Amino acid sequence: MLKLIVWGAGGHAREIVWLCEELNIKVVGLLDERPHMKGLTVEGLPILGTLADIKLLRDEVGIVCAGVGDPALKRRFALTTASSGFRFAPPLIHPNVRWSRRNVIGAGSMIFEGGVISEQIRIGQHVILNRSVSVSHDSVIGDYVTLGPGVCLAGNVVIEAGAYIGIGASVREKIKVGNWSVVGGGAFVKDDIPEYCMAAGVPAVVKKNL
Ligand SMILES: CC(=O)SCCNC(=O)CCNC(=O)[C@H](O)C(C)(C)COP(=O)(O)OP(=O)(O)OC[C@H]1O[C@@H](n2cnc3c(N)ncnc32)[C@H](O)[C@@H]1OP(=O)(O)O
Repeated sequence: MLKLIVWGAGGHAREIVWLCEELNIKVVGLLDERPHMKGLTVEGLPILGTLADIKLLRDEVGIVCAGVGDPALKRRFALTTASSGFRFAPPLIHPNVRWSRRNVIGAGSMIFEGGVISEQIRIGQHVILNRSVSVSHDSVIGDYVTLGPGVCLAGNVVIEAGAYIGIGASVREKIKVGNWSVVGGGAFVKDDIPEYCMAAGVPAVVKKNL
């Protein structure tokens, strides 16, 4: 049976534990860099510390680096995990997700319940598609992206690496959201969003640079 360890010990990590239960995958513990968290339990699972504390499990487990929603933190966990010689978890797709066999998804990514991911979609590594996300044909989602619950992407949308799309936002067809940008919850994105900025509103406008 596949065994996983999840980076993170907060609400999102607990939702991943639930996702794994639904997939019949065993989670054996959580990782948290904060020294005072080591030894505590969450949902009955031990907080094991960091990768240095689980060296003996290196060949037995896959590591989930997307146990937090923040794309930059996911990237840091992924780089540390790879350089420590651990394997990434395989993609985790909830049984109640509609998914075309012509889609592609990278290691460590996850799709929660209710997602509809239609045709010829390309999803990178360590991506989070939260509950009830809708992704339309030919869209491309880069590494470390997080889509909040209920996000809707029309056809041919490109979400570049590290972008965060807030809860309930929608993105019009053929639009690009640039690397490491943030779109606020509830936005309607009708024009391209440059990289490294925060945009929000209906229609979404750039509010600040990041
Ligand atoms: C299961 C789960 O819990 S998953 C998590 C789901 N949560 C989310 O998706 C959260 C989404 N986050 C947001 O929408 C946040 O407001 C962010 C990240 C976009 C912005 O946060 P901050 O950087 O703190 O923005 P800040 O408060 O400085 O606001 C800057 C401006 O943008 C506006 N603004 C911020 N968010 C929004 C929004 N969602 N819609 C419209 N305007 C917004 C503010 O009113 C402010 O406007 P002003 O300059 O005219 O006064």
